Amino acid sequence: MELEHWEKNHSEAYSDISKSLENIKGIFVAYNSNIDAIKHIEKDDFDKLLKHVNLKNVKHRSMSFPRVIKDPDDLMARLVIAMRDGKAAEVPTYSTDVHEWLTNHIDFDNAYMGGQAGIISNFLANIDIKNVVTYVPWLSKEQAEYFTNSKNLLYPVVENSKLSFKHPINAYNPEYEPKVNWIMEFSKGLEVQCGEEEFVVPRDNRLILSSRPTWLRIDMSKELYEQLPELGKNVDGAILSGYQMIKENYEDGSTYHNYVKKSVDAIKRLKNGNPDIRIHVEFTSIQDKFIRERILKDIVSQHVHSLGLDTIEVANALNVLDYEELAYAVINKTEKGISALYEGAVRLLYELELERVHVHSLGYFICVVKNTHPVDIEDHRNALLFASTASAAKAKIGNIKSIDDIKKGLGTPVSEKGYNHLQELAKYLEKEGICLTEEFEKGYIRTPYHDVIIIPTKVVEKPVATVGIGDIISASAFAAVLAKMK
Ligand SMILES: Nc1ncnc2c1ncn2[C@@H]1O[C@H](COP(=O)(O)OP(=O)(O)O)[C@@H](O)[C@H]1O
Ligand SMILES: O=P(O)(O)OC[C@H]1O[C@](O)(CO)[C@@H](O)[C@@H]1O
Ligand SMILES: [Mg+2]
Repeated sequence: MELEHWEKNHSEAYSDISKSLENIKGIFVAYNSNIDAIKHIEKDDFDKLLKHVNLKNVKHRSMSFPRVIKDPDDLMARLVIAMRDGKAAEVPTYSTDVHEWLTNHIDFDNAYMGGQAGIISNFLANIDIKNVVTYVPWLSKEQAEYFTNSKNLLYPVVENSKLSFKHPINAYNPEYEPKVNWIMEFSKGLEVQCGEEEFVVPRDNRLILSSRPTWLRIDMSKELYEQLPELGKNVDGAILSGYQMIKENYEDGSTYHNYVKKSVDAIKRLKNGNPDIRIHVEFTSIQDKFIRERILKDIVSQHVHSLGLDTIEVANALNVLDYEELAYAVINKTEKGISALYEGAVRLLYELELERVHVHSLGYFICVVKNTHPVDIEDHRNALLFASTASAAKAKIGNIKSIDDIKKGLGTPVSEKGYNHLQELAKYLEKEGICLTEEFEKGYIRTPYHDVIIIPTKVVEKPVATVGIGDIISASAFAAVLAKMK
């Protein structure tokens, strides 16, 4: 199918899905909402920060690739790596001094709603999904102010053992402090000098400094936990993320085990209230391999239906699931990369006993679906096309305030690069006897075990911001699938 056919498919899918979203009764979104302090790093900002660290240490740390940022030397080491490699990264910090060090030397440009759950909650509420029930364990006053002022955005509260819903601005705990992440964004073409090393930033990118204050828990009150079956009755689906916050050991002697078990029990209770509920987990970069493995094997596997992740996250997931070779092939910049990505998505579908794996990459999406899924393959394809238009709108205008804002994404052309990339996958699938050319051209392929939806997507040349586009992609596609289940 030529590129212009894909433009037509995007437009038809937008009309179809935007009319179907009203079928959705409600969506539950939890856990990680935070505040993103965004700083666009220009040359003078970088040079200024470099003056306040020990260059030799930064060099040394960048060799050891710190997985936790303990001090400014670690931060600058990870910033240089992210700038040089062009790979998005999110690194946790458990100490507040890095935050203080940053605020002493640079001001952030703006602060926005952050966290997969926070971004997704506002997005779904803004496109008029009914009953967007958002839950964040640390709802401070500052955090509540970042939720969109919309009547369909609800926070679950329990009074006299009864579940009711209020807007977050009427439900926060005044004693709670905000969780603030630094997002250090930098543009393609920025010239960087770090000691004798010089390079040019290869692509628009960012380093996320994820703050992990000691009070952070992926948890909920006993009262809310008891009301989850009731909450489940009010929604068709749940979008869960933030498990990356779980630590192996806590200061009070508790361990990851407590929080993994509570996370699984919470999913089970939602299902008790609504056996037809669909659970989606939005993945993210999780530096701690032990926790990454526990999340996949103990929470996602067997309890979750749908998983959303980007290419690097597919590789990271395969890595801890003992598919190291395939993980390496996924991130290897050869033409085998995209066929490895497809094979990797299939491994995740079976290994984690999911019914849907949606991978987003720049220029194309690959989605593998169990062929027992109640939604038919054409609707799965339209869901992805709708998400592609939504991601273009997000990249183009930043904050999506209405369903009409998504329509603005239709003006962005489908990526020719992404389309050509898919031709490599087509050759592989035909060679493997998995599909014929005409099937691939339509963008959906049935196999005896699972269906595959592959579409070229819209890419905005100069995005206003890159943070959260993946969250919008996964949420809009998952919501579209929920709408088609009715
Ligand atoms: N300029 C752009 N135009 C359209 N889509 C983009 C653009 N830049 C990034 N994207 C999409 O956003 C995705 C980023 O998702 P991800 O890495 O999960 O980041 P996040 O979780 O912060 O949103 C990419 O995989 C790509 O599909
Ligand atoms: O892991 P954390 O600290 O919740 O942070 C998640 C980060 O990822 C994003 O949600 C983007 O996906 C940012 O908005 C946020 O800062
Ligand atoms: Mg993401």
